[in-house]
Amino acid sequence: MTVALHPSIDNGIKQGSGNFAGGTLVCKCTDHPVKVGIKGDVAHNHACGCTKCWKPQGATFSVVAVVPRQNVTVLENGDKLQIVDPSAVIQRHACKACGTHMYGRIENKNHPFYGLDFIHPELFQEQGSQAPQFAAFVSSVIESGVKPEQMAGIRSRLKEIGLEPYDCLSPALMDAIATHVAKAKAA
Ligand SMILES: N[C@@H](CCC(=O)N[C@@H](CSCO)C(=O)NCC(=O)O)C(=O)O
Ligand SMILES: [Zn+2]
Ligand SMILES: [Zn+2]
Repeated sequence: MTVALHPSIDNGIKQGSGNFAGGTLVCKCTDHPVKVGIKGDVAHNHACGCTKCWKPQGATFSVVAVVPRQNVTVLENGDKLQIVDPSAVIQRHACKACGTHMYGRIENKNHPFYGLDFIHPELFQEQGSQAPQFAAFVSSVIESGVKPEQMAGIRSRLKEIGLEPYDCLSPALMDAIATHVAKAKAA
């Protein structure tokens, strides 16, 4: 049986158009859905196995990407949003009614990723945003109940669809974090 990762990648990765101009993220509510406008394309899109990122029902991974925070605007029904965990590094603004995370914001100005918001591209009502590039926090799926003996199959399936599995972030993002830390120490 094929391992189920996430509905948007289980049938293979759909490449982005390369010129996605942005769009609207819509929550799962049929009545008064929350709508969030995003300017431009997303970056560093990835499957994330961590316990904190929002996943649709039944998914093992989330699919999450970043956009500059100034490119994110709540358009409709923002009164339905609440912060899931105010103490988390990424403050995830979720719909109170359906639970969908609409954007995650870093308020700590010293964080390496300050200025970037985390969003879930599957919520775009438009097609064509950047495809997932890698898989992050893969071992963390065990914290959500996956059995260690299932991990070989999960990593093999991720590779099969073209997502290199990492147990933290990708080397490029880990290098960016380390560079930020090194500069902060030197200052
Ligand atoms: N094993 C933990 C890992 C959680 C974690 O560190 N997640 C990362 C990546 S989320 C998007 O890629 C992170 O930066 N978290 C900060 C936060 O969530 O506030 C687990 O699975 O919970
Ligand atoms: Zn909702
Ligand atoms: Zn995550």
